Amino acid sequence: MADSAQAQKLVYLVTGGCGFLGEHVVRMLLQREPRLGELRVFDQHLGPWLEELKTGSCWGSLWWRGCGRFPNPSQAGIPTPAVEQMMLVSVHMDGSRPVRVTAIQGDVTQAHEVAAAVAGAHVVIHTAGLVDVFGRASPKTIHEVNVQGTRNVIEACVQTGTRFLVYTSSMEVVGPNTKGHPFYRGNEDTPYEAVHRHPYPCSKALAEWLVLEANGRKVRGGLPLVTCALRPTGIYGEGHQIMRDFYRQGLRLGGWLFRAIPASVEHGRVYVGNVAWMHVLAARELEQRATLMGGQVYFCYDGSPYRSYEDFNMEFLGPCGLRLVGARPLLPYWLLVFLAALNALLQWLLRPLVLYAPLLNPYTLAVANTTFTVSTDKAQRHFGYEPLFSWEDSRTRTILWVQAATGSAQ
Ligand SMILES: NC(=O)C1=CN([C@@H]2O[C@H](COP(=O)(O)OP(=O)(O)OC[C@H]3O[C@@H](n4cnc5c(N)ncnc54)[C@H](O)[C@@H]3O)[C@@H](O)[C@H]2O)C=CC1
Ligand SMILES: C[C@@H](CO)CCC[C@@H](C)[C@H]1CC[C@H]2[C@@H]3[C@H](O)CC4=CC(=O)CC[C@]4(C)[C@H]3CC[C@]12C
Repeated sequence: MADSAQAQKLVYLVTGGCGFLGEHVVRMLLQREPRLGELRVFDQHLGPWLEELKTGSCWGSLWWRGCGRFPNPSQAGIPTPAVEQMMLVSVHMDGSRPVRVTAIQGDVTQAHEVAAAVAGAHVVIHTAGLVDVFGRASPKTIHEVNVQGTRNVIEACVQTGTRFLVYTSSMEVVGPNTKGHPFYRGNEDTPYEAVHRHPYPCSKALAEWLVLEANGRKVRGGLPLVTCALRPTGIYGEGHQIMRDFYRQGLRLGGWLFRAIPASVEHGRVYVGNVAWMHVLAARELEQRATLMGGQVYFCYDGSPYRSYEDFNMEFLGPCGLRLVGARPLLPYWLLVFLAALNALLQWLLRPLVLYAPLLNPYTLAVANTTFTVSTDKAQRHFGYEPLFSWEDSRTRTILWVQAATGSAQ
């Protein structure tokens, strides 16, 4: 954004700001965005860590809670959301610059709640999403949250005059496809037959398309909307629940995990801190580089090594005391396919009685068992992204988190 506006304080909105990635984006903005004046954290479920911010060493002054009025709603004639809000007034890390943090409990599927949260924001980082590949939620709900929710965010930007939108997409909008074609160290321009059937990748693909298609639309006030989409591969790091689940499962099995996927199948992974940093940089550069970045997609990447899903997890779980048994998969692939299909059948049969949603199903098996890795420098070329965390740092941080998060489980 313009040099003359150097002193201008910007209002950022992060949807899904209390999720795994969202929390890292929020913390990254607070630490690394010098022009941040106000940060709105919008989520269906507000995390307790938001309250901890006020007592943390780098945070201060005061906070209050209740059915407060949102700070800027009347600006675009948008009604305030009928949701509980929590407001925190904080100071930045260096103690020199006050940043107002406003937590908003809201639902992206509710257009009026989204519009009220967006009103007056300069930049929206839309990470909220329903990440479900296990059959916990219905396809309809996944569509409502991921597609209608994104549509609501776009419309809110247009109605209220917010010009910059960064969308968290996913590698899943590309693949692996239903045919199991490998995507080996590809980039944003690599041809690939992106064919999906599962509700999650379908919803992410449609939402990404909506975001990119909205680039250039005139927002309130007549200026064009500038959008881009970031596509993380499998994110890992502090707060990664599936990693914690694997650790707990290993502990239950006496410290052993059993190889199911050949070591030769590469699965792309990226550290959450680097994904968050990429979001912050993309959001920062969208105005200055609108022509270049508007309507573009970027894979999220860093120095994390190319490994199979299981071997990669062992980078963290190994130092926590687990061992992966087998240089090759212990079960033949056809048996895994059978077990995955059985799980799907059981899920369907049991649904009226209980939710049965194991990690293994035909979709997760196909994703884990199909090579999908990226090799690109597009984000570096377009907006100067370099990973903030080295592989060694990312690994250490994740190990420390697994140990701390599961200490009580041992
Ligand atoms: N976890 C991963 O490996 C990857 C995730 N992504 C994308 O990154 C984004 C964040 O994912 P994670 O942090 O992993 O998931 P998460 O489930 O930890 O975070 C999503 C957040 O969105 C919020 N949310 C869900 N439905 C909502 C609604 N109706 N209204 C308001 N908030 C709602 C949730 O409460 C949660 O805090 C998602 O858009 C996901 O599709 C993309 C690639 C990989
Ligand atoms: C076959 C099992 C034997 O141990 C292992 C099953 C692992 C799966 C649960 C995961 C393997 C790959 C993961 C997905 C991948 O990282 C890409 C993703 C991107 C997203 O946008 C959302 C999450 C996910 C679909 C991720 C989900 C878990 C896996 C399928």
